[in-house]
Amino acid sequence: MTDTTGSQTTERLNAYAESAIIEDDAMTAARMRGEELGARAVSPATGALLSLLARTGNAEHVVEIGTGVGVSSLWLLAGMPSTGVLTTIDPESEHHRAARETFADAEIAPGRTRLINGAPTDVLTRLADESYDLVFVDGLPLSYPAFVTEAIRILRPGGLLVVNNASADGTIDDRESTDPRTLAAREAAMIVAEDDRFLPAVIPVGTGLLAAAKSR
Ligand SMILES: C[S@@+](CC[C@H](N)C(=O)[O-])C[C@H]1O[C@@H](n2cnc3c(N)ncnc32)[C@H](O)[C@@H]1O
Repeated sequence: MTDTTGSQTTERLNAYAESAIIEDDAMTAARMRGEELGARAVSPATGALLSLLARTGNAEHVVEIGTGVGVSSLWLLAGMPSTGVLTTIDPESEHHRAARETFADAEIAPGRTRLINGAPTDVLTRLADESYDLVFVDGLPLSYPAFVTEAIRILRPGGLLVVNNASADGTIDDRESTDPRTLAAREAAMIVAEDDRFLPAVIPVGTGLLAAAKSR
């Protein structure tokens, strides 16, 4: 009998979770585009979970910070109702153009996406209070505290905050780390933890998702 340790089991479970998800041609092409441009996309299992969260929350109005080339956008759109609109923000014009190509490939109706090419910290301040069902944060880790603060403001009661790379590439629990990205991810998690309106959970998928539901 093989002696399977806890960490081997976790590793195999993670590999299974990723391999169990089949992405369509538009997603596969977008993922390749992202690799060429250096925009790391969410893992397939993370994408599938984003869809599930959007579907179960009937998320009609969604904001994404960090479009990249649009892989996570496609997953979010797949879970949203057909009337839903995704507002997605990225400061890089090249990524913005690639994301447009991704949405055209996937035959996403133009009215379903609002692509904003701008600095997320500026754009977010222009979005209305308590108006969005789901906010997905996946931009520059150093800005996570600022993004999470704005996301909390724009989420409607009962809405869902989802933060990607919650593990800060596996460094979040390293108390010795002085990497500013680790400290920023930890600060973002603290902002959520200290807000009584939120019910948070860390989900070990991909590089980790911090999900937190706002009270109604
Ligand atoms: C990890 S990629 C996003 C991947 C995308 N969510 C996906 O899964 O397909 C991060 C994106 O954040 C964008 N970005 C760069 N600087 C940023 C900033 N200051 N604030 C927010 N996003 C930024 C990059 O242009 C890049 O497209």
